[in-house]
Amino acid sequence: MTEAAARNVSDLLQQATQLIASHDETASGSPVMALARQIGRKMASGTLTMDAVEDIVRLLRDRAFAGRAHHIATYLDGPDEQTVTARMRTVARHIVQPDPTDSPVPIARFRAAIERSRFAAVFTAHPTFALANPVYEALAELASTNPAAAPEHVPAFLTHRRVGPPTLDEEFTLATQAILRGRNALDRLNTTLLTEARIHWPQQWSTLVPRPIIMTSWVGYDTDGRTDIGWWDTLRLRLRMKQLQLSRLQAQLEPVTSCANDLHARVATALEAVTAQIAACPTGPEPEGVSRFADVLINRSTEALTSSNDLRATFSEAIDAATPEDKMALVVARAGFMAHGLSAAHTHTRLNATQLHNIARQRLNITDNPDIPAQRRALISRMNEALDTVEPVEIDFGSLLMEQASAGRLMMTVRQILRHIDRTSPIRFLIAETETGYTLLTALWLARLYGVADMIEISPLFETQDALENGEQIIEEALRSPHWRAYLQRTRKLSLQFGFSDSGRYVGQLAATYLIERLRIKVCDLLRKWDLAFVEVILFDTHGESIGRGAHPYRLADRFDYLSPPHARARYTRAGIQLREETAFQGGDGYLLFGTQTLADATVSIIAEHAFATSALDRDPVYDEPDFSADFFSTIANGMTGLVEDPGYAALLGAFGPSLIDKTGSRPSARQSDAASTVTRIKHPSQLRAIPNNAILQQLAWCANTLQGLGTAAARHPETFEKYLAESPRFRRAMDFAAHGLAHSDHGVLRGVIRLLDPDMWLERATAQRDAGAQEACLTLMHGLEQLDFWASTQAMFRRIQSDHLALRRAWPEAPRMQPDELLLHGIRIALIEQIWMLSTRVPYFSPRHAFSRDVMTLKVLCLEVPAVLKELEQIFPYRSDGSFDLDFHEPHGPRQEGTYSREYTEVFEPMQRLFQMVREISTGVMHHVGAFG
Ligand SMILES: C=C(OP(=O)(O)O)C(=O)O
Repeated sequence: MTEAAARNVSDLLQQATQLIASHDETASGSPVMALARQIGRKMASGTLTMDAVEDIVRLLRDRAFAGRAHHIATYLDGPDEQTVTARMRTVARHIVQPDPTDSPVPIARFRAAIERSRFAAVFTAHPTFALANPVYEALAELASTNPAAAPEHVPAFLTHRRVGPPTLDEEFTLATQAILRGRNALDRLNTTLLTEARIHWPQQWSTLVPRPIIMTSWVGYDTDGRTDIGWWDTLRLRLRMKQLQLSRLQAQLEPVTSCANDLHARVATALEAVTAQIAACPTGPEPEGVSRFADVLINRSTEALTSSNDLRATFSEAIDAATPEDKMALVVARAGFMAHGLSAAHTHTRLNATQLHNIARQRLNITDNPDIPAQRRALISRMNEALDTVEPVEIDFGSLLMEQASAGRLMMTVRQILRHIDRTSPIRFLIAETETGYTLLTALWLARLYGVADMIEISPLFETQDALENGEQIIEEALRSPHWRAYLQRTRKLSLQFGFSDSGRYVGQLAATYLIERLRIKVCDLLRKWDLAFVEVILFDTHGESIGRGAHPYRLADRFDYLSPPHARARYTRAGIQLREETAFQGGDGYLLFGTQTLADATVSIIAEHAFATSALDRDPVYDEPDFSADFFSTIANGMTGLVEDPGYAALLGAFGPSLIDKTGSRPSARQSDAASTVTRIKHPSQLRAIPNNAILQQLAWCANTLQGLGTAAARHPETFEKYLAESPRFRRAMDFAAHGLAHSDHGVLRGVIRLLDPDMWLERATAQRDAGAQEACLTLMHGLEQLDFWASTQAMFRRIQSDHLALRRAWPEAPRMQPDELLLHGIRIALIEQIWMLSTRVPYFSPRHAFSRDVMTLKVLCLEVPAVLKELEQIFPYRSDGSFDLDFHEPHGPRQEGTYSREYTEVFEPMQRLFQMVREISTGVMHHVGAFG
């Protein structure tokens, strides 16, 4: 950081602070616009060089990075060794002796408490791999030092961006690194539990097999909305999970010297066989390769082990014969192994409801549309008939090769895993966008067809507004089927999933969690009504790390209580229904909480505290006035659904928002289906997936899906709002979302963005210009924006947002505001965007090439599709030949006009490229402030 840059930053920050304090809303549209204009003028006049702006951006980004490291540490209540040890010990002691004034519980009760999985941490590859891997590592390392404030010095990186999006294999590597740290942390927790047990039951403790918390993975198994994961990928990655589990076990057993039987040898043999199976894995549907793979997979399956039970007796024998020093190591190793089966983590597969509907149409000729409620009853009765008669069929890999339906392929893949890789670990079968019980019955029919119904956990994912509002009807539709009830009775489990990202973006994040809580309680009532209270309920929340995707912003402990309010948990306890909670750690951002061993230990210790907390029926006042809550949250939902349908909202999301963010994962940013085409222009938010949708909002400085409707809701009940803010923990946790949302939203920035899209503003600028060239440039941009036609709808949408926001500020005057550092990043970015646009008008005349004309170029630049535009321009204006023109053309070698366009390169194309890179670098800074991507 040069001295000049430091001076520049402090000058600009001072200006930012003054402008913000002045509240001069008339200044060029907003204070931030005025700031952007000043920066733009300085850049145009050369008083602020590109180098200097780059330095400023890096400095601001690094300050945000330092703040984020501090935030992660506070999020985990200070990840230090002593605190974590003490927390784990307190949990263990509390289980042994819930009442400190009473004697310890009998071992049977202790066993029941710890041998049941109460909580699963689910690692998904949701595309939030927004930062370069070394940057994530540095962030985790810094947070692990438990800094008391934002550190002054941070590692210097030229960029925080990734070189490119991760591949599925890279995501798998990152996920498994996090999972293995999680597994180590679980071993530490189990050691603490067992150590405590040893004190009280010295003869029996070694018979305990704790598994209160488990790790689970989606990576390689989630095929919802993507067509690029082949069944061979799923099997290969599943085998790698088995390999990781066995190598982990081998490493745990290595120091154990008193092991008298063949435990070591069996693990080594299994590992060798699995390694051979992985080596034989096909890379595509090529029959000969698949046949060779089938040979190794099937004929070496006994050596490779097909169930954790294969080692149960060997383990017990080894533990009984072990020396006291080795006993603990063996009992802990067995616990982790038995809890996870033949995989480093459990397996969650996922597909979309429509894929199941397709296979029912193909195989059973059920052609009615499940989306039409009036047709559902008939559909369900057809499916019940199919279930009456379905007989399991045997399949082989040839069947898998021939299968055309994606749901059929997935269920067959599940069957092959259960047959040849791990027979005893159940597999979750998640169904995205479930809106009817018919979908659940179809999944059951397919599972029975392939003989796996008792080993899979069919789970609807409630994420659409319809599903959240009618979730209990969806479940009841299925419960009316004797087949579904029999399935629950046999498996003794009901698995449900709630998607926070999607539901939050449609009805608003705060309303979504309210609806989800209501649904959880209704499910409890439903099970009692249908005499199924003996069934364990698995509630899985797929929220992401940020407020936009449902994670509480301030503390991990609050995150769990927010997702799973103590009140709802207590309802289950009172009904005698066992609950297992599961929660997502998504993509790059989510893995941060497992980014070092220190962080993973702290995370697991907080999970343990939550998983064993006893929850009494809450005296939270918010539950005393259900009418207020219902009205408050439904007002938010109305506000948000209105915004989602507002054409200006789609226009805002689609204008240049997608260009502000890098592609952050291997999953496409729009849902793909077998037949889908790619979206070019966004007409409705549903054309985007939730994560890019939310990420764009954050980059545009308006966390709409957390805030919209809240002002109107608060204005309807100003006194109650104030009272609950002060007195209700449940309400306060919800408002923490709003507080964080407001701290990273600024109506001036949003207005600035909308002003940029307004042709009128460019006309005003053209009018004010003395220079004819500059005037022409402004008019070109004006015409382009007229053609894009974002302006009228975005302005109307802004009025909708701002009136709600003003109401919120009136009801909650002390709510936070965006701070100068972050504002400055936005101000600089607006200036940079203007510079890019203006530069583009200096591209010399060119004749259209394919579909790329001058007009098309302007429109693309206005949408900030700069990399694509520069690629075209490089073809049109070649800078240097590739050497192929140096061939002998049978005449004396003539001049090649190389470097003809060097001026365009140095004055237009390269600066555009640099400016665009800064635009995206700023996005990493904004992400650090928000604390997540999307
Ligand atoms: C499950 C969710 O994410 P997605 O469907 O985008 O994977 C969700 O909405 O939380």
